[in-house]
Amino acid sequence: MSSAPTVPDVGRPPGAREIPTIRRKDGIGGALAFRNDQLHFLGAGLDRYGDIFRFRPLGIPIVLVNHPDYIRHILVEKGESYDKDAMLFRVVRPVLRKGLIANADMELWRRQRRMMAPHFTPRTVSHFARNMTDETAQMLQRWERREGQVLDVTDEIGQLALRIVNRSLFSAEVGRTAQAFERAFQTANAILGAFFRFPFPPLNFPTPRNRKLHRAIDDMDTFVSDFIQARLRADVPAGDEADLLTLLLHTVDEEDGKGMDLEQLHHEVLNICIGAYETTTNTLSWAFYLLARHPEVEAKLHAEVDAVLGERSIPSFEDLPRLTYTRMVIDETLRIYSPAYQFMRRAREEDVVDGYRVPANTNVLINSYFLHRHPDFWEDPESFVPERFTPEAIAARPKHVYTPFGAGHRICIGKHFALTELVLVLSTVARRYRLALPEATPEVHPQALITLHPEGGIHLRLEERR
Ligand code: HEM
Repeated sequence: MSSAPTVPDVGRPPGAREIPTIRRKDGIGGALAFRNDQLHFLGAGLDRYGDIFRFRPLGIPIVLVNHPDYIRHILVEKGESYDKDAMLFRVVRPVLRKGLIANADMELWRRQRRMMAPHFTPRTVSHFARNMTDETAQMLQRWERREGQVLDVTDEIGQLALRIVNRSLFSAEVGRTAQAFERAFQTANAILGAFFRFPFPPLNFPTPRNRKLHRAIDDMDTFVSDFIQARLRADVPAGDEADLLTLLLHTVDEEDGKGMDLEQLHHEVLNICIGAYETTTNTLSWAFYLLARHPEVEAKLHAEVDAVLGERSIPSFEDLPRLTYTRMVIDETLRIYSPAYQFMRRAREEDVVDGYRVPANTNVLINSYFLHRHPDFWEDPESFVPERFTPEAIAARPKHVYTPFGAGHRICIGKHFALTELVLVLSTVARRYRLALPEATPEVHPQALITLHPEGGIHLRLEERR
């Protein structure tokens, strides 16, 4: 992969160069090549042009940017000049609607974020830590009868992640409805992932694919509205022990003293379920897979977990500052297999990035899969090396070359929730079990849907640690 100038001249006044565009003669292909293998297509573009290039699937102009200075410029310094009225978010909006994730209305988004942010701080998240460890302990109990068996880890962790988010959101145990939600989400993820790569026919045409998508959206809506309706009937006051749904029901905006209407609440709850479920599931699945393939890393993880927990089998929120290697394992997993591996912005007005002219309305694609492998910043990027995330190593790198949670004002609101859950679940499982590679396991490849999914799921053998 060739690289951009080492010190990009970000924000240089116009007079500007044109962004290189993939052409037929490059041999990289066009819309069909992008549809068939998105990661291969983008990787070939980076090899050919370096850190910024344009391509036009079905005539839609998309610019990929792959340098930390470009990312800082677009997401942070000029964050207000780039919004989410971008193609990728238009694709997922039929599912996510007016919730935070894909909301392109800056004013509505700002109000919603202002109201919701206080419920996602590290201190608030600490109230949910018990949900995370209790649910994990129950999963380990269910695993007791399954020692020696090969587990569908992605499915097991998927159920766990949904149980955790549902207890935190709704104080509810989830039964079979959770499986319906999971199935519906996977359907929508696959259909919209393919639609992003080849946006035809439009989603409102009555094709079998689109009917399937709309049934999946209906199923996810039913899951959310059943909980909301039950809560409204119960009329729970907002106290210290309140779950997120009660907190959101009672939240008012500091500027106008009003809360959010029920439709908006529905969208936000659905966005939280979707934001929290597959991302954490995939991260933990990949973490167990990487640990199974790297016994030397696994041994260090076990040593830390044993030393921090001593006689205890379950960690607590207060243990987190000492579970530093566990956190490094998570950080490195999020580097290699960043679940929300791509996001997009639309340039609201013409801009200049490192001397390149970015016309108004350009879709700017940020792809963490490639950013997290950029050879100028990551040595031997395919290797699993948690030591890349010691405080010294982090300080020696530009901040915006690592974006598993995005950056700037649209950074993931659930980042603290996710990191707390990831470290607590991983350390609870690692205290008691290891998940080993069954004989002759083929390499698992990432599948580029809307999220980065382990193709075929992760299957590992459950072994009790002696
Ligand atoms: C490993 C876990 C997670 C990863 C990798 C992840 C990743 C991301 C990324 C990259 C974005 C920003 C997208 C952009 O800038 O366009 C984002 C936004 C968001 N995430 Fe997460 N996320 C995770 C977990 C969670 C959890 C646990 C929740 C909820 C509890 C959540 C809720 C959201 C919401 C609501 C947004 C939209 C924020 C806004 O625009 O104001 N995420 N996430």
